[in-house]
Amino acid sequence: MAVFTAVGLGDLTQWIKQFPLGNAVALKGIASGIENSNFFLTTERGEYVLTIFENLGFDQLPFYLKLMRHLAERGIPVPAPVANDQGELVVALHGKPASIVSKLEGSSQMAPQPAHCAAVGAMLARMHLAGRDFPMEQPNLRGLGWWNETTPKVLPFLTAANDHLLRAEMHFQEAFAGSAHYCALPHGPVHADLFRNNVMFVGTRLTGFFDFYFAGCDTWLFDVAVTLNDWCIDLDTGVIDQARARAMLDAYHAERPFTEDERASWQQMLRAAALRFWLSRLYDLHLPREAELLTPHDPSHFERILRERIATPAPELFHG
Ligand SMILES: Nc1ncnc2c1ncn2[C@@H]1O[C@H](COP(=O)(O)OP(=O)(O)OP(=O)(O)O)[C@@H](O)[C@H]1O
Ligand SMILES: N[C@@H](CCO)C(=O)O
Repeated sequence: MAVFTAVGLGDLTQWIKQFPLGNAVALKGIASGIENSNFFLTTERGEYVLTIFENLGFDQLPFYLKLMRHLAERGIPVPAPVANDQGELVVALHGKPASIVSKLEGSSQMAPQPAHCAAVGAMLARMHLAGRDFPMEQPNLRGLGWWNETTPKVLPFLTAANDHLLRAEMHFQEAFAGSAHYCALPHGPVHADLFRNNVMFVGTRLTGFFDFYFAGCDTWLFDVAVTLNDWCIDLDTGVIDQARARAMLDAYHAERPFTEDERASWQQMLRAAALRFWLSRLYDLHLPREAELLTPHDPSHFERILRERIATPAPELFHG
């Protein structure tokens, strides 16, 4: 149950008055998710999602929420944060940062077909373009710097074979990050965690991207690689499904053409995206936070994907 901080309707009676939403009439804890406490909140004005942030501080949150507002204002279907009467998007509740955002319609598509992957690719490209004039800067907090900090913490828990894999991949990624192709990659705000469970669909109509709390400024190609590594694979083997990958990449390319530097960086970036989640899953498994309530995600899934991306040539990023 992903409600770490208990909140009842009574707790909101006064609190909700700072928002232009009328009275709170129903509140229901959301059982999925591992990062934050989430609730469906019904007020006299409509349906919203109330999030209490368990790990992120008041300093980091404005980046995520202002990015969501920026994208929503430009027609990208993302939850729109609701400001209070002071214009603030992040407000304390039970001493923790909290926010209210609009509720998206639809549900996650956990068995995507090429049409879903095309819709995600096209919207991801539109989101990258819409983020170009976002004025705030925050690095991807799960980028190379974090990988370097985290690697020595998880190494003691690894088998000899995985110890070797992690060290070798870190060397490879350090070299990649210093390459001329890498330095020329287009970048800007990215979602950085656009897995199947963070997108809503009604049928094949994409109704929203959400869970922006790993967003940051990074290369757009990293975002594409993270997304493809989840949406366009066989989940048992990690092998890329060519039809879904082609659908996603072609739809992205039609909205925002990939560059030659991106083409030259593609395989390395698929490896980087696999490494990022292998590391975070290892960290969550072996060094769980205090009061961690949920079963951590399985790291071996991303170990398999990483080995597969090293061994097998990536599908072409674009033709021509
Ligand atoms: N704006 C929204 N509109 C509709 N449903 C939402 C919205 N935000 C969250 N949800 C629902 O709440 C669930 C949990 O949200 P979310 O994935 O953001 O939790 P989390 O703990 O932050 O995430 P994660 O485990 O993915 O890091 C989602 O699976 C979704 O069903
Ligand atoms: N998408 C992440 C969970 C954090 O959002 C994972 O699958 O490891």
